[in-house]
Amino acid sequence: MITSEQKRAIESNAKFILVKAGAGTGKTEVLSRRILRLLEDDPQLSIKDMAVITFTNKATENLLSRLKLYLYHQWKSTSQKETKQRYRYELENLNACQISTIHKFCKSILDIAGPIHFHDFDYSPNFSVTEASMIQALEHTFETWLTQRLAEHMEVFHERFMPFHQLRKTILDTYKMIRSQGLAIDKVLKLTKESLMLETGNSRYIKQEIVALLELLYQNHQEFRLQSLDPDNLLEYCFKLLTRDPDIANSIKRSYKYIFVDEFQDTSLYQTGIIRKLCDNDPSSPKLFVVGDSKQSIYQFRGADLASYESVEKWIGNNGDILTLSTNFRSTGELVILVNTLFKKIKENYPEIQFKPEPLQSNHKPQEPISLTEAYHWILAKKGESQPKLVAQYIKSEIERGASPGEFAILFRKNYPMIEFADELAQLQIPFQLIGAGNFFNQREIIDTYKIINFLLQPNKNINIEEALETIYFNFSKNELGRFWADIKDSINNRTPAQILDSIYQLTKIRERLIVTSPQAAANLNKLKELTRNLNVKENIQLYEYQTWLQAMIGSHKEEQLSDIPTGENSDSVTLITIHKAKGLEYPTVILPRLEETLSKSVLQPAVVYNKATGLEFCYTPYYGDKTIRLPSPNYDVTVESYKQDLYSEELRVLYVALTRAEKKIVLVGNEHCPNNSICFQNWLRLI
Ligand SMILES: Nc1ncnc2c1ncn2[C@@H]1O[C@H](COP(=O)(O)OP(=O)(O)OP(=O)(O)O)[C@@H](O)[C@H]1O
Repeated sequence: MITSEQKRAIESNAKFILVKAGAGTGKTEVLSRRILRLLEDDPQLSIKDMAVITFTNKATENLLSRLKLYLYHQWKSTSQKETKQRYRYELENLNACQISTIHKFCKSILDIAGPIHFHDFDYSPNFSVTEASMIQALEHTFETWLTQRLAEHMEVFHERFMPFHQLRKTILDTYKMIRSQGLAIDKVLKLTKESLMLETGNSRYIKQEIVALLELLYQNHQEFRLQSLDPDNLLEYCFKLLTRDPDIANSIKRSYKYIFVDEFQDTSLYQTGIIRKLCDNDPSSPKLFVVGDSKQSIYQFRGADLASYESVEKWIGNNGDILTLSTNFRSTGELVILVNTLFKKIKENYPEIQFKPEPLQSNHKPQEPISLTEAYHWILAKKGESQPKLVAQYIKSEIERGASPGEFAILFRKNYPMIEFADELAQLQIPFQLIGAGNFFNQREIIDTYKIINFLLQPNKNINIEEALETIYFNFSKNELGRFWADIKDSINNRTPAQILDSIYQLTKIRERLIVTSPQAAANLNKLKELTRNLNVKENIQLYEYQTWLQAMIGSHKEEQLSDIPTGENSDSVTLITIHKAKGLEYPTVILPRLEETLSKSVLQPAVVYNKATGLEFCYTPYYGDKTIRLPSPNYDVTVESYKQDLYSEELRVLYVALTRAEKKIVLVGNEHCPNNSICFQNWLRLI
């Protein structure tokens, strides 16, 4: 039964509408029903007249399946021939309609505009979207900068603190941070240059080097990205295109009657800019419907900007309708009480962390007398016990008691531990699906393959032999390595990197061995071969160039998804997914492992941070040697203090998203030995 609040959101005819409401209150539900209501009211309207922007591909799938279901229901329940035919068309149209992430939406606009040339960027629909150009630009930047320094006998001040590979990482992280926050890099550098004039000594020299390297990287990136873009470019270019070319902006405005945005709390500066360009007071512009929950904004690290969200809220407040929904339909009454109580207590115990708890009301009455014991369960690992094993055993025992695997989702803070949990499930023969696990290039099998390539290029170097022996390929067997070398050495020079990979796999029978112990690793090796083949199709590369590419990909910590592994026909499987990707989704039982983990020092205190008034600020400790020595620039400490508070606020929002994904039960997994004073999910959850 639709509530009166939901009905209002579905039926309002205001031109601009924002629905702001807590978790599980039906925002996505209302959004999909509104689409259907509009189609019902206007027989001339088609789903093709609408653009719906979702946050992830998974959310797109989710929305599409809801719409499919509704349209199918409409088609089935009507006997009127014309109406029936119309819904059939609409069902077919779903395959080609504009329901996608903001990145795909922007790409479609850029593609319509065709090849684009502006003074500061070029775009062609043929460009591929990858991060490779940034890595290439970084390599080139360091090569030219260092060569020039050496030629001019100039000291590199950073060398006093860190080796070059670390400097490369610091510069890349800083460059990405500036871009993901939608900041204009030239403005950031100008501000930094102005403020460093007032500084003296090491701090000034270091900042000068940071600025010089970033300036060069920016220039090189402009040149290198002619053939390939990275995802952030799509939003930036689209915004610039709509701002500079009114004809295109008008034609896009005319192509949609309605624009919908789900999960609007994670909007970025560019996304807000694009929406505002398309939906304005011009009578021909599309009507806008956005839904969001500021407590679920969890993408600050990638440029989500709550201030932008608030500015849109204010604008809609002045020009349209702001509506709220208060009833949670997702979770049991007990779970809703648990979430409300927890966040109230966290607020009382940690007043310094910004988080506005707004209690949810449940649609389901808890049983009297209220007992929360059914709603949550702790699993605490003793010293030496493994959390992946305990979780797999817990799921197995629940399945033995009648539960089905599909009821469980394990939600992770980070990608990397997923594999360990998946392997334990595989050991107990529990079916599972890994969703969007990233960090492909940092998996052991990929790094080990890189070591084998190194060995093939320089087989006489001791370090290469030792590293090759340590890999999963040879497990310290000198005989095996010797035999392998004898078999492969004659064919290295006349084969492509993809063919060489194939020989490595075949001679070592690595995939056959891995398929038993880690199907994921075996699938990843296949994916590596696929990527290598594609690389070779574009450019004819030699093995040593391939080694440089692989090294750059490993060093870049690029978000590349692990290979999908076939899960078979059985869709009744445990889901392993990150909390970030689970946003908008729901599962009967949510398992949250590794709750004792704290934020690492490098996250809490990044080497370089941005201050709105002074530009870039840094703090270094020597890479080798005494870690207590610090060299902060003058405004680093104040900047990082407020940055830290922002991080903890975001952590609380992440926890809120995680807990509110559950329909019936939350399983909390931590360590028995978790220091009371550490700031981590486990200590926050102890307040339940
Ligand atoms: N009026 C209703 N009656 C019954 N179930 C409903 C109603 N409204 C929503 N639901 C169900 O409640 C669940 C949560 O809805 P939905 O996913 O739309 O919430 P949301 O506000 O988008 O959540 P979140 O922000 O946490 O992702 C879904 O299973 C949905 O089908």
